[in-house]
Amino acid sequence: MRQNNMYIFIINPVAGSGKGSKVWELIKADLETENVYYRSFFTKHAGHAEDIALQIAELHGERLEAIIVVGGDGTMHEVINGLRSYPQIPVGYIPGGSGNDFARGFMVPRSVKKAWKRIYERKNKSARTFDLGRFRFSERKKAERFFINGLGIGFDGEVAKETNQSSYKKFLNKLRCGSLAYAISVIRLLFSYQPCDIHVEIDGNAHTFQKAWLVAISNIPYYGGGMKISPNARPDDGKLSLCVVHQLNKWKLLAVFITVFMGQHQRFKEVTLLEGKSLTISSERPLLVHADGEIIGKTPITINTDMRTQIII
Ligand SMILES: Nc1ncnc2c1ncn2[C@@H]1O[C@H](COP(=O)(O)OP(=O)(O)OP(=O)(O)O)[C@@H](O)[C@H]1O
Repeated sequence: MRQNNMYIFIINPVAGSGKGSKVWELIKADLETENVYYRSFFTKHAGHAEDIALQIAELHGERLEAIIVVGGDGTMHEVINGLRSYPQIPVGYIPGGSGNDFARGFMVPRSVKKAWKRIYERKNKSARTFDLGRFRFSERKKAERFFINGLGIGFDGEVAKETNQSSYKKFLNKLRCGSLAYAISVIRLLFSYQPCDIHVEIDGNAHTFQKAWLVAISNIPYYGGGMKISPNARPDDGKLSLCVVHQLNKWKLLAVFITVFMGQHQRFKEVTLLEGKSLTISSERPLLVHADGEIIGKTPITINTDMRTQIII
């Protein structure tokens, strides 16, 4: 049993275009009232959450009650990577981002106070174990990294890049509809993106998809701010779900896109769903890859799911 241990909060103040800071103010008030033993750290730049998580883990290790992320999917991604040598440290999440797919996939309450209450009420109880996706690019054999929600290749990578750089994401966040930013990027890129052949090897079986738009590899059903891309994905089944969209014109892609929010895109013959534990993906030309919405490199890439982590949900 873990007793009297410290909570560490890692807060991304710019997540959700400032929502991270506001969410923190709400939680802080509760922490003071409840006399919670905690320390808080604000991220100062991209990648900082990963450094903080690693330093804290090295310093306090098992003595931590939990590390709690206040931010969006990108901040969660960084913390998970910072803790890759410390998978026994429990991680909690309070939504403060734009897309918040992690919150959807792990059924974290949208209400800040409820999300914190659920974490705090689990004190001294063990967190649950979940799968992580482990990936590496072939030209950087040793540099392994992890994702918790999903990884996207091709059109998907371009959409993530466009969204992260856009001014409309900030604007929509202010209107509290940050999830719409991904949808706008899809429409913007639809007419300029050129599909290409993608080769997927999954658990030893090779597939070639001609004129493929994207490959989405999921640990949870959701990505891109609520699109139900892999309706059957479960983060605790030891497998990854794949969705490949191939050989269709731009108008039909638009139809697929409209149905993906309900998970109905699987009815289209141009949508192939697969699942497995070990994957290698290469393509006719190098394609942009995102992990948990953060741009991480270009194909070819190797992915598997043999690593687990502790999440408080
Ligand atoms: N102080 C900072 N200044 C600028 N960028 C930061 C800072 N701290 C963290 N970041 C970066 O902010 C980016 C966005 O964070 P995050 O993904 O958590 O929020 P979001 O994009 O609003 O939400 P979501 O990913 O759920 O859509 C991340 O790439 C992170 O590295």
